[in-house]
Amino acid sequence: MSSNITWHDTSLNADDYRKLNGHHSGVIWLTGLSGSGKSSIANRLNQLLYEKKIHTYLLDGDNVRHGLNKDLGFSSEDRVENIRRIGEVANLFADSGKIVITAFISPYQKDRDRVRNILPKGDFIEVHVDCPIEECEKRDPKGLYQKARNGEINGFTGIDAPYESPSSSELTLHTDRADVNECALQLVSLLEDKGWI
Ligand SMILES: Nc1ncnc2c1ncn2[C@@H]1O[C@H](COP(=O)(O)OS(=O)(=O)O)[C@@H](OP(=O)(O)O)[C@H]1O
Ligand SMILES: Nc1ncnc2c1ncn2[C@@H]1O[C@H](COP(=O)(O)OP(=O)(O)O)[C@@H](O)[C@H]1O
Repeated sequence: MSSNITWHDTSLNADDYRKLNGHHSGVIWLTGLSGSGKSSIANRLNQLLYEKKIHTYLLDGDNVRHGLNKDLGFSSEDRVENIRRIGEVANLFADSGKIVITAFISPYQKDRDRVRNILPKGDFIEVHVDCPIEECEKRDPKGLYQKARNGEINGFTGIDAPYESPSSSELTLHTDRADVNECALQLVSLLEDKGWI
């Protein structure tokens, strides 16, 4: 780590971009098992906000792992680093006035809390995309649970790698009881209640 670095203040900050955009900015952090519905809900929410002319950016697990984090795998150390980098990127987008929607398993509470703590207070909304593992496994949209059961993937979340359910998330979405659109609408209501939009 270099010590020869200096923080530069810029003349425009998040509040200026928020004024320009006409809405608050921050991070909506979706966490949950593979197949619980994070990507589907994130995409629907993104669409609903776009229709309301809200400036958003969607960061999604598989996509980020194709680029920024393509050097990372699924060991616990790599997952920690994955979430750390994504948290920093989300913070930058939020600072640019966007509402950032993230969809990562993010299995460790400590890592989610670290992201919460790098953002200004109140600008991080943790959402548990909750679905029983039996249902996720039945959905198995990418066939990964089957592979994990067959021993073709080691360390699969929920099978032989841990998932720590949020201890104090702002919202829990039960995706075995409500459909994608209903879940996304619950998030829109939450953003309205919080005065973000
Ligand atoms: N071992 C293992 N465990 C869990 N998931 C796996 C694994 N290997 C590959 N995949 C695929 O990677 C997606 C999860 O990536 P994330 O970046 O969200 O994971 S993490 O937050 O770092 O735990 C996850 O996507 P989602 O199904 O959208 O959650 C899987 O498609
Ligand atoms: N309420 C719901 N919310 C999200 N996805 C749902 C819901 N009900 C059923 N599904 C289905 O479950 C699957 C979830 O897949 P995906 O969104 O890729 O999950 P994840 O990103 O968590 O791995 C999709 O096929 C989706 O259509």
